[in-house]
Amino acid sequence: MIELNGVSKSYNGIRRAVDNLDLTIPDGEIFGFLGPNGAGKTTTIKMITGIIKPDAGQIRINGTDIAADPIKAKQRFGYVPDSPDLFLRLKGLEYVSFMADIYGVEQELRNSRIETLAKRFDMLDALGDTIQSYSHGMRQKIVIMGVLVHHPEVWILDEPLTGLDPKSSFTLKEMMREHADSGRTVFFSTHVLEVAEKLCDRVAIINKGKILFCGTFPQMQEHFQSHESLESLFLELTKHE
Ligand SMILES: Nc1ncnc2c1ncn2[C@@H]1O[C@H](COP(=O)(O)OP(=O)(O)OP(=O)(O)O)[C@@H](O)[C@H]1O
Repeated sequence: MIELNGVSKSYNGIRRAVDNLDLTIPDGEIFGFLGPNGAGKTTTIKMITGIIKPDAGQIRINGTDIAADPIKAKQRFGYVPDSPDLFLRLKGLEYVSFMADIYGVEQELRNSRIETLAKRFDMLDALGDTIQSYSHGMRQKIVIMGVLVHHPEVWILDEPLTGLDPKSSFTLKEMMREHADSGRTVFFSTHVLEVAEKLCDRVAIINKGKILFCGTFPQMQEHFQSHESLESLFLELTKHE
């Protein structure tokens, strides 16, 4: 579960990038965080993950306050950032093993998890190559593998499907569904509204740091008394903002 209460953030003390956000994402849910460029999605995700501090408000991951107890909170989630260009000089296997070290995953367990993940993401043959030599999609997959190797309870994914080929994208979506169905939380941001419409149990639409709508897609249609697609409703909702 992820809880945000009254969370705000301004950069350089000017306009609020995130403005008094209240959000609760319960267990067992895939939650889509949608919004146009510059809406405040990455800023929100960086605050949830403890990378930047909010100016105000409180954030809890499975009941643990990220500001009060960051180590405990960080043990509970896995985070895929919006850019996968990390640790480029490491080989894929070294990177995933490094992540397993950080989270204390013992050797035998990590070996079997790495093998399973590499098979699912078609990365077995690439594990011995440096990340620098990977395509964008392969970098994205190795970052995802590094996150999933410690089996985090809460998944926080910033634009996770960008650059993935159709098979890998399908695999990740399947894994997100499995994770939510096992009673855990998946929070992800995306610009791909067709994916959000099909995959998410609930969505929030943010613009200029404020939530414009939060709920299921049918609730959204009911709220706007419309049978339009999520894409049409999104465009309608954000056009005057
Ligand atoms: N480091 C920063 N310094 C100053 N302003 C920033 C910084 N990071 C983000 N902003 C501003 O905060 C606002 C929200 O940006 P953010 O990156 O959170 O949006 P986003 O919804 O993730 O956008 P995108 O979909 O384009 O990735 C924007 O106006 C952006 O210019």
